[in-house]
Amino acid sequence: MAEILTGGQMMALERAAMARGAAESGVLMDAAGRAVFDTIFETWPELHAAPQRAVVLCGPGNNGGDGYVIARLLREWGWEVEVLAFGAPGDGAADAARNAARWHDMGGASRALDGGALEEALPGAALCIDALFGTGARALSGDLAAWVDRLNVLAAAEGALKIVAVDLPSGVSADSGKAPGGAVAADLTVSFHRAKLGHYLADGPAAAGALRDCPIGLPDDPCADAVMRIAPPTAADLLKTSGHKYDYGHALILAGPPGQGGAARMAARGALRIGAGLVTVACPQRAVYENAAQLDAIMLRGIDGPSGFEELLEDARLSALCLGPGLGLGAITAQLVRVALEAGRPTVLDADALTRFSREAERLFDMAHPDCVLTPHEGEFARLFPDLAEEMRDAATETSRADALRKAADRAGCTVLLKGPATLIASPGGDCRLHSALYDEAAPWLATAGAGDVLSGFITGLLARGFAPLDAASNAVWLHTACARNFGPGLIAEDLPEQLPAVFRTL
Ligand SMILES: NC(=O)C1=CN([C@@H]2O[C@H](COP(=O)(O)OP(=O)(O)OC[C@H]3O[C@@H](n4cnc5c(N)ncnc54)[C@H](O)[C@@H]3O)[C@@H](O)[C@H]2O)[C@@H](O)CC1
Ligand SMILES: Nc1ncnc2c1ncn2[C@@H]1O[C@H](COP(=O)(O)OP(=O)(O)O)[C@@H](O)[C@H]1O
Ligand SMILES: [K+]
Repeated sequence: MAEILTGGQMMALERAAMARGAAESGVLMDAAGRAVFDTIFETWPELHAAPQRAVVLCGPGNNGGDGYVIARLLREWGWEVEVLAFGAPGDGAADAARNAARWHDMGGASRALDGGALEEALPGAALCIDALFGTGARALSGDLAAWVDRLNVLAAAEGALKIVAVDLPSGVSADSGKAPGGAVAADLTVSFHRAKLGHYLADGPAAAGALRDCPIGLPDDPCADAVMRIAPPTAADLLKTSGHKYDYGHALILAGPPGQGGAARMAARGALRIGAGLVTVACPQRAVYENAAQLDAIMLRGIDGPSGFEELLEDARLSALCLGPGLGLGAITAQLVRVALEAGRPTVLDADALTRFSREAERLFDMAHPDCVLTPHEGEFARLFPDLAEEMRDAATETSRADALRKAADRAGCTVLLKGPATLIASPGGDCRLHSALYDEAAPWLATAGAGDVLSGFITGLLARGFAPLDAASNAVWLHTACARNFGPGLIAEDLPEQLPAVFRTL
């Protein structure tokens, strides 16, 4: 699993490597500039053959230093290059100052960045390099915000102009992805060594365009508290090898009143396809006929309320539970959740099982145990953790979704999965993972009713098989997007479980 870093973690990593002589700052800057230069031509080979005109926006820090390196490389390749500088490299940016001096010594054109300079320089240019700010960025304001706004308007009008952001689109926070003062709208962002959280969160993905992550010669030192990017599961992790159906667990999905069983049935289908040995839907007696008409490989049990559920749970072979999809918001839902949590078995709580506790989240957290997984979407998260949702949304705080989710997992005492194009999963104690359905892995057609119910079923199926909560959630969310991408546009939730066999064959 690859790390996704904050700006501070990246800086600490660089400093540690330099301090022990494993990296040298000037060499890193040259490598960073070279990485952007190479990536531009890999992305647009037509620019490699025919040098044109480029505008390089350089800020006062090391991001600006990278810009001066890129300006030099482009000029040496035959491009006509002009630097628009926002301030001169300041203290603490010695390598940037050295590269700026080198640019001026070679006769490179440069003038101060302002609105007029942009109006003059951009028309007819083929490339604009955004090397204003990287991991050291603060929110844009004042003239600078207005100039970046103007840059985006001019670039949109110049159809062929490509904007390439160095490390991060300027204006985007490396930690939270927030850009309250606006940000450069790039076509391509080239990040160094590791992707940053800001590439995946809040305003980051829209500003970054495409994302490429390039090595710059830093050693692969681990970063203890980094958010980890979820890696594809392996066949060895997931595929059945031998044994009895009971070796793969028995998942129990609770369904709600008549007419509302679809969500639970889709979750059940997901649990079965992902490899639980057996799956049972338990529903109120009056909903048995409806469910029986729709289920074959999935077993069905009618139960009489919470006491019937308690009786059912006397079967110790039921190895994971799922409550929430289509369960309803009545008082009985809270009672069923209580019974489920008292049973102490791996349990997924989603949808109505979360919303039911909106005004009494503490009651839910008191009952939750470490083998639970809560799978809220943004609205459900806000109902359970209103203060954290507010911190997450507030453009003025640096709180990222990852920070807020870690706090949520600690508060709930169990794994919490927050859904979205970038899905985050946190467990108590600080473990946090991210799954991206952005950039080259986008699956916007997953935004369809019932997709979340299937995800709950996937997680429950893996819990039933014995996966630990964080691993069950991680594998499930990866497979969920893989299923969506395998099907493509036009997907509806029912299609998701049916894609699993094809996805398994690719592992
Ligand atoms: N040795 C290193 O440290 C390396 C750094 N690299 C580059 O350096 C970047 C980080 O450099 P720095 O830490 O110098 O930080 P930045 O260059 O990202 O920005 C810091 C500078 O910009 C100013 N600034 C930030 N936001 C502003 C705003 N909204 N309005 C006005 N001024 C603002 C700050 O006052 C400071 O002078 C990375 O993103 C990467 O591009 C790479 O060259 C690799 C090596
Ligand atoms: N734009 C998007 N790109 C990728 N995945 C998405 C996007 N929007 C939503 N999803 C995913 O689709 C699912 C929707 O779940 P949810 O909101 O609970 O829907 P429902 O309650 O209808 O099942 C989640 O897994 C979420 O991560
Ligand atoms: K930048």
